[in-house]
Parts: sequence; structure tokens; C-alpha cells
Amino acid sequence: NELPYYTFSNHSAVMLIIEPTSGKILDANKAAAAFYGYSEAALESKAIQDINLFTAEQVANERQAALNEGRNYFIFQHQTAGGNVKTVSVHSTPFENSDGKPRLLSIIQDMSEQRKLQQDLWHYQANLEQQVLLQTEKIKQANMVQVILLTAVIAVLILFMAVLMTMLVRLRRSNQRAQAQGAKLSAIFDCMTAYLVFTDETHHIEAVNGTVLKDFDSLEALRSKSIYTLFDVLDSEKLLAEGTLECQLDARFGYCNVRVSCAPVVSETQAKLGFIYVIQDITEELENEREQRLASTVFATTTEGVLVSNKHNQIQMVNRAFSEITGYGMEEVIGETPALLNSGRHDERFFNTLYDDLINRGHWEGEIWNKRKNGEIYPSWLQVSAVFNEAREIDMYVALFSDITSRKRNEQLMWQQANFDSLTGLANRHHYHVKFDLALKRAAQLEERFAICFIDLDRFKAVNDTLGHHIGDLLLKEAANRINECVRSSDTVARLGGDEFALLLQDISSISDLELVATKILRALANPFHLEGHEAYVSGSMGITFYPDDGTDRKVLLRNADSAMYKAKEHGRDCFQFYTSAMHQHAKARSVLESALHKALSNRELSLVYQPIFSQLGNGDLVGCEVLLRWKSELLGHVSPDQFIPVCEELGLILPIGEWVLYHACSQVKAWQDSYGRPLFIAVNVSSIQFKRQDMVEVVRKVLRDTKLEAKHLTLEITESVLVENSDKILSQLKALREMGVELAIDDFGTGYSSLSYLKRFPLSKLKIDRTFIRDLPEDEEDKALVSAIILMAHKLNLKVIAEGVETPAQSMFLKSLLCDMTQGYFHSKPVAQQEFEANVLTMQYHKQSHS
Ligand SMILES: Nc1nc2c(ncn2[C@@H]2O[C@H](COP(=O)(O)O[C@H]3[C@@H](O)[C@H](n4cnc5c(=O)[nH]c(N)nc54)O[C@@H]3COP(=O)(O)O)[C@@H](O)[C@H]2O)c(=O)[nH]1
Repeated sequence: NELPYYTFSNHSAVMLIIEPTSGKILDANKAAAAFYGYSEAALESKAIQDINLFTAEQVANERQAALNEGRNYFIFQHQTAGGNVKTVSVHSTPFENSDGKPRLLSIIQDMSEQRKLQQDLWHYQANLEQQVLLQTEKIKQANMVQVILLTAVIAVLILFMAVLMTMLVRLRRSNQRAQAQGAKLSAIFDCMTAYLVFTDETHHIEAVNGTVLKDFDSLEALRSKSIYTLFDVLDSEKLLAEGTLECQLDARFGYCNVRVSCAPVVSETQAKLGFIYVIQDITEELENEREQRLASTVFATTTEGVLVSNKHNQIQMVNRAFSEITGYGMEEVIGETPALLNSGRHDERFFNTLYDDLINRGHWEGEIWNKRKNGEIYPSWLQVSAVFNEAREIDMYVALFSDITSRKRNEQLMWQQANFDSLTGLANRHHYHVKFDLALKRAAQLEERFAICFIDLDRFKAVNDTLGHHIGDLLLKEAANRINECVRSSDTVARLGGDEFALLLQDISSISDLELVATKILRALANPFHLEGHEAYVSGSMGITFYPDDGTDRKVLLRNADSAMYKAKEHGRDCFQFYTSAMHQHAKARSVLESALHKALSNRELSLVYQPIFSQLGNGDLVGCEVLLRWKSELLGHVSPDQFIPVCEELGLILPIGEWVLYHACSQVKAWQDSYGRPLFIAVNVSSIQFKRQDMVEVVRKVLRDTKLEAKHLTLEITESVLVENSDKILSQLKALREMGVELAIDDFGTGYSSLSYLKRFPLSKLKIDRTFIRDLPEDEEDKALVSAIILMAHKLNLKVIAEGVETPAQSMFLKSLLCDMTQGYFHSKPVAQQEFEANVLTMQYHKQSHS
């Protein structure tokens, strides 16, 4: 579409047609020529860049910017032919000419005027703004004073508001505090057990606390009632005048005692608001006061001593009775401890128990010996209680005590009367029985014997009848004294009634001792009695019985003693009788034996016999002998060791006699060894009493030293009873003897306990089979089995075996077949005296040896 040229050429707008690639101006209209000052032809010989002051690069940038912004106009600076530079806007529109070639139609508009106008407008605007600023400043300055004034007013107003707010907050807080305090107060009032009543000035009720409301219907029912109508017993005049009064209310209030106080209530400005009444139940308080008054009165007036001490046991308070009993004034004991009264009669354990009881049980009660200020010691009955605090710690001690001197005296008197005969002072029947039972218990425990003697005075009735009861009484008293003097203080003498006396004699060492006592008493009673100028003669008949021989029961024993006493009467009086005649005979015989034995050693009535012991092995040589004691009494003739050895043991005579046997046996065998040149051993029987009461080790050591016999040639024969004792003392002696080299043989094996454990435990070297097992050999199958078992067992335990009581060649043969080591018995020889032993046994052995 080609522009109509005319339009182009004559258009008032400056137009150029430009070849887009080279920028060559192809056509310029008239307006363009006029604008640029070039002719049209001159312009058409130029390229646009000839008149555009922008560089090619600037133009390209401008084009790019137009493209980016979507515009088709540009702002350039074109230079006119006259050299003027004009700011122009260029509107470029591409089109194709009729040949199809691209062309640009650029319409150029001069913007220089517009620019100038714009600059003028800016300038004007700047001026205007400056003017406005100036004016504003002026106005500002003019208003400044007013502003300051206004600000001041506003500040005052704000300050006022702040003060007002603070006051309001404070007011609110104080109101809250007042409310809280009020709530607290009313809670406190409600908790109070007392009635609290608030009245107006005319004493009409306005408010009450919770306690009142608990007992009355409601506040409404009480409000406006006069308090003096409600509590009509109150004396208003007195109450109002004195402010307080105590009175008792009527039945409606259970007649309780009250303390009423009344106080006016005034405001801060001293305006009268009313009254507050406090009505308090003081019934319990009054009761406590009464009790306290009573306690103080009791404390002051009681006859029992009272001592109050603190937790450190320092005396805080004592009463009058305390001072009367102890002799100490209150001021002397305050701050002291009760140890002040200590009599020294009680040990530490006593006081430890007392204080333990106080701590654990809070109480101790009992009899205690105290000391008065004057040093006198007196018995008192003491009750001490510990007072504990809430933490269960002792706070104080309260002790009550009474002087029981007279009570004790009375008790003693009563006990005396209950247990002793008032005439003679001897034990009465009751006390005798008590002592009897104790003796029974002790004797049973210790396996002891004790004697009971009944004594009846002969012809006492005649003395009573002829010389009167008074003299009779004097005789009884004297008889009691004489009996008492014949016995030991540990024995009991009692008067059972009338002229009947009873004795309890413990620790009887021998019957002969008892007979001595009995004879002594009878002699004492048979002596004349000189009684207030009268001479009287009596005698005693005595019955004797023994525990456990004649009974183990009190009743039985007393009855037996009584019948023995009657037997004595039957025997013509002035004598003693044992319960049975057999017993009497036995006791008599025993008594004779005892007294004869006492003299046996000194009278040289004892002798020794020796029984040989032969070996069963080899040639059957003599290897040793057993020494056996013999007693030929001047009075009794030959007495068997079975009879006298137990008595020796009981009397303790076995100690000197045993030592005598040991010494002579050892010196004899040593002499034989020396003269016959044979290493014989000697077997000596030793009683368990010797081990118990003596140091056998020392005895043996001394004998061996004195006789020069080698220890290995001495065999001590002990019975199983020694081992059964199982005492450490015996065991240690046996061990020491074995260590010395002395041989130990267990005698009579098989008759006693035959405990294998003894054989193992004790340091034995020989075992002697009792003759009762040998007696029926070799016929008795049982004995055969037993003996062979014993030999076997002994050999296993490394013990040599000696068979006792071998009487026949058959027995000897049999034992030999069992490999029994040694034999002893009548088959070889009876026990014989020294000369016979030498003549028969030793000489024969000597010959036998010299022939072999
Ligand atoms: N403590 C002491 N006891 C001793 C002492 N002397 C002797 N006794 C003990 O007395 C008991 C009796 O002894 P005794 O009467 O001497 O009898 C002994 C022998 O004579 C007897 N015996 C010996 N062989 C035979 C025999 O073949 N047949 C038979 N029927 N009897 C015989 O045996 C007694 C020896 O016993 P033992 O002591 O057990 O070996 C007696 O128990 C003696 O122990 C002494 O000084 N102290």
C-alpha cells in the first residue's frame, strides 16, 4: 500500500521514508525539509544517521527498548541544517513499497517546545512548593504557642487521670484486703468455741459467730433480740460495769459455767457502734482447777514421799512427806539426783533393770533400800513413772515412795511366827516341810543322801506333870539348844510339837558320822536339866531314815522316821534306831567297816598279792602280774576288796590307799626285774575317784621316780566307768600318762558300756576281757562268739588282749587259738603274796627259761 504521495508530501507532519537496512532517506516531505532546513532533495541524499545525533549503537539500543516496551516511537536528537539540535519523537511504521521492498515511514515530531514547557512547569511547581513550605512554616510558628498550651493542658489532664486511676486501684485493693480480712476474721470467729455476739448500742443482737449458730436456730431468729433476754441469768449491771463476769447458765445450756466479757465496739472516729460479747464455757477449766487444787492438797498432805525430777533426773520438786521420811529439806535436794538417797545395798544391775523398765514400760515398782540424811538405811516401796512428751521422749520422772520399815518388821514377825516355834525359836512343822522339800529337790539333783531324825523326849510328860508347864517349857527350850549345838548350822532342827523334835541332816559323808551325831544328841539330852532350882532328867528316843534308801517322798520318809523312833522307844529308849532292822544291821556293819578302814593303813592291816599274767604266744612266758589289795582287819578278819574298796572310795580313803598300793607294787616289780632279770610289767587298779580328786600324772611320776621303774613297765587298769565320765580332766591325765610311756588297760571289758567309741577316743594300750565271758568257754557258743569278736576288734584297734579268770587248760587253748595275747587266772596261779610269787611263779619261770 503505497502512501498517496500528495498526502505524504503535503502533510503538515514531518515525514521521512527510510530504507530500513541502510537508513537512507528515500523520501522527505515538505514539512521535513522545512523542519530540518534542508531541501527535500538534500534530505533525500542523506541517511537518517546523518541527522540523528545518536550513535548507531544508541539507536540500536533505542530500538531494542522500543521493541521490549511494545512501542513504535522513539525519542532522538536530530540536528537541523542550521546546527540546532532538536529533541524529536519519531513514529516509525514499516511498510512495503509497490516493489515489495521494505520501507519505514517515520513521522517526526519536534518535542523541544513541549520540553521547554515542561521545564517551565517544573520550575513553577518547584516555586509553588517552596512557597507552600514557607507559608506552612509561618503557620507552624504561629501555632506553636497554641500547641504548647494545648499540650500542657493535655498533660495535666493525663496526670489527673493517672492519679485518679491509681486511687481507684488502691481503693479496689484495700477493699479486697478488707474483704479478705473480714473473711479471715469471720472464719476465726466461727472457729472459736466461745459464743461471739455483736450487738447494737442497745444490746440487741446484730451478728453472731458460727458457734452460736450451731446451738441456735438461725441468725434471723436471734437478730434484734436483746442479749439479756437470750441469756437471762446475766447480770447486765455487773457485766457492763466490770466488763467480765462468771456465772452458771440455766438448764437450756446444761448448767454450764461461763465467763462472759463485754467490750464496746467503736469506729475509727470513735463513734459507738455497739458491743461485742464473748461467752466462754469454763466448766472444764473450773474442773481442772479443782483437780489441780486437789492434787496440790494431796501432794502436800499425803504420807507418801513424792519426788519429781526432770529428764536429767535432777530433782525439781519434793513434798513434805519426802522431807519427813528422808530428813532432807526441799532446798537441800532441788537440783540433786535421787542417788542422794542411795543406800549402796543395790548393785548396778538393779538400777539398770529399774531404768530399763522406766524407758520401756514407763513404770517401775518394787522394794528398795534407801538412806536417810542421818545415814539410817530403811526399806521403802517405790513406784516410779516416766512422763513422756509428745515425741515419746522422757520429760520427767515422778516417784512415790513409802517407808515400809514397820511393814517389813511386821512381815518379818509374821514370817517368824508362821515358820518358827515361839517357845524354842526352832523351825516349826511348816518350815520343816519347806526345808524338807528343798532338800529333796537338791538331793535328787545331786544324787545325794540325806537323813531324817525324829526325836521324842522320854519322860517329858512326868516333868511337866510334876514341875509344871513353866518348867516343862524351860526344859524344851534347853533341849532345843542342846540339840542345836550338836548339829551343823546348815542342818535343820525343828520342833514339830510337844516334846517332838525333827532333824534334817544333809551332806552325810558316812553313816558312822551320823551315828556320832545321834549319839552326841542323845548324850546331851541325857544330861540333867537345871531349871530354876529344879533338876530334871529326860532322854531321847531317835528314829532315823534316809533319802533315797527308805523313800523318795516326804510323807513316806517322815512316816518311816516316826516308826523308827517308836522302835527306839520299844528298845528301851535313850537310843536311836534306823527305819528297818536290816538297814540298821547294814548301817551298823557299814559303820564298823568304816571305822575299821580308817585305821587299816596305819595298823598295817593292808597287804598286796600278785597274780601272774602269761603270754599266750610263743613259749607262754610270764610277762607281768596284777597287784591286788588285801585287808585283814583286826576286828573283822579278811574283808574282800569288793566290799571295802567301794567304801574306801566313798570315804575318800582310796586316795592314800591307792597311792600306797602303787608305790609298793612298783618298787616290788622293780626289785623282781633286778633280781630275776625279766622285764615284767605290773598292772595296778586305779579308781575313777583317784583321777577325779588327784593329779594322777604327778602321783605316778613321783612313784616311778622314787621306785626307778620304767614307765613302760607300769600298766594302770581303769574301768569303763572312768571313761564314761567323759571328763576333760580325766582325758587329759590319761593322755599325759600315755605320753610318759605308762600303759593303760581297760579292765572288766564287756561288763559295762562296752562302747567302741571309748576304745578309739582314749589312749588305751590293753584290753582285759572280764572273767564272766571266759567262765563258760569253750562250751558256750555265745561267749565264744563274743570273745573272738572282742579279740578281733581289739587287735584292729592295736590293743593287746588279756583274758581274765582263765581256770582251765581248755580255756587257755581256746584263747590261744583266737590269738589272745595274754591270760591271767587260777589256771596259772591265784593272786599270791610276794614270797609265794617269788617261790612259785618267778622261780618256775626262771627254771623254765634256763632249761629252754
Ligand atoms: N582300785 C583298786 N581296786 C582293787 C585293788 N585290788 C583289788 N581291787 C579290785 O577289787 C575287786 C576284787 O578283787 P579281788 O577280790 O582281788 O579279785 C581279783 C582276783 O582275785 C580275781 N581272779 C583272778 N583270777 C581269777 C580266776 O581265775 N577266777 C576267779 N573266780 N577269780 C579270779 O579277779 C579279780 C581281779 O579283777 P580285776 O581287777 O578286774 O582284774 C576287783 O575288781 C579288783 O579290781 C586295788 O588295789 N585298787
